[in-house]
Amino acid sequence: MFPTRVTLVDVGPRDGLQNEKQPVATADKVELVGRLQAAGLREIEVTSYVSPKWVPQMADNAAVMAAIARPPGVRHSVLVPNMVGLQAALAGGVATRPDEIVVFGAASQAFSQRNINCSIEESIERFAPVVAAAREAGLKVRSAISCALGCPYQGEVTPDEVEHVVRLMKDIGVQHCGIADTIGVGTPRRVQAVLERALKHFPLAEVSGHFHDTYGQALANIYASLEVGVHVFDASVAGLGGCPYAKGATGNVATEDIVFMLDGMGIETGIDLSKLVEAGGFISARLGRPPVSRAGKALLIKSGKVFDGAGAPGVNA
Ligand SMILES: CC(C)(COP(=O)([O-])OP(=O)([O-])OC[C@H]1O[C@@H](n2cnc3c(N)ncnc32)[C@H](O)[C@@H]1OP(=O)([O-])[O-])[C@@H](O)C(=O)NCCC(=O)NCCSC(=O)C[C@@](C)(O)CC(=O)[O-]
Repeated sequence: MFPTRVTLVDVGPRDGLQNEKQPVATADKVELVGRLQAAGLREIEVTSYVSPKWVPQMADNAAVMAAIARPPGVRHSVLVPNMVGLQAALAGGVATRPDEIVVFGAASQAFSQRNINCSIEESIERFAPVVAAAREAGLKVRSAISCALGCPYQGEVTPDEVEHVVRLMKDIGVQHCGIADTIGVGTPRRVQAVLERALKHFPLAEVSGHFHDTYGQALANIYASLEVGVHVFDASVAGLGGCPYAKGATGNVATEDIVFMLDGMGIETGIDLSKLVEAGGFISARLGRPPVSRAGKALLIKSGKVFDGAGAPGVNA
């Protein structure tokens, strides 16, 4: 049952950077995607086609999609909340279109309202034509279900509430179910219980975990997910990120930390840890602070890149 191979989707360029207050140069986003590809990542969430008034950092979505290298075998995904977003994602033609879109809902009504300005039911109504049109255009459609382990506004979220949204996503033709612990409050047994609800509706290869590390539970939750066979995870290089509509939620689990753990367990990822660490060092230097990734920081220091506490100026800059 324990997987021998894991697929990691690096969401750093999107989830990792969306919350940055200072503008991140388009060229740096493009270089980050290139470095992740060079490190062996085969699935990268590049940007989002959301309102620039809501998330200004992603306003250069089309420019990033136009500039990234597209090596064979690498799949690029983007977040899309509605038809406006899908049309924008497809507007540039085959050279700039993503391979996959992610529709993002929530298991909590309160979070749905704050994040996408509508109820859960309204979000599903919005997603239905988006899913149909995206599939018609040949794109794979993933879903992300936020607050599946707890909500910053509502508090407790039950597995029944999560399963309700999983079923709604399945009914509108979504092909993949991402279970997101937006505020990092999930613990291993609860994570397993929620994943088992998703696995009632989606095949094993089409259920993934998206764990923020706010309470230090993310690696334990990934281990718990592996125990039930789940082997696809979102992660963010350097541990970047957080959701602008989930106050206090820190970054996703760092890709470097998962790869370090999986390498040690003999589980294949296809990712070159040293190149990944360099990618994390690159973006951290651009942001002017050390990586949040424990493994990333330790390996950079081990290789002679020392942080002075004031940030990470000069690391691979
Ligand atoms: C969903 C909307 C657009 C609804 O926003 P709204 O204001 O309710 O939308 P609207 O349909 O009333 O339109 C208002 C204006 O926005 C424009 N608009 C409408 N749609 C788009 C679009 N797609 N792209 C660009 N512009 C758009 C539209 O054209 C109009 O422009 P105006 O006439 O005022 O000039 C808004 O709430 C929004 O963009 N929210 C951002 C949500 C977001 O990006 N959150 C962070 C990502 S989710 C996340 O991080 C969680 C996740 C996935 O990682 C998993 C986890 O950890 O939980």
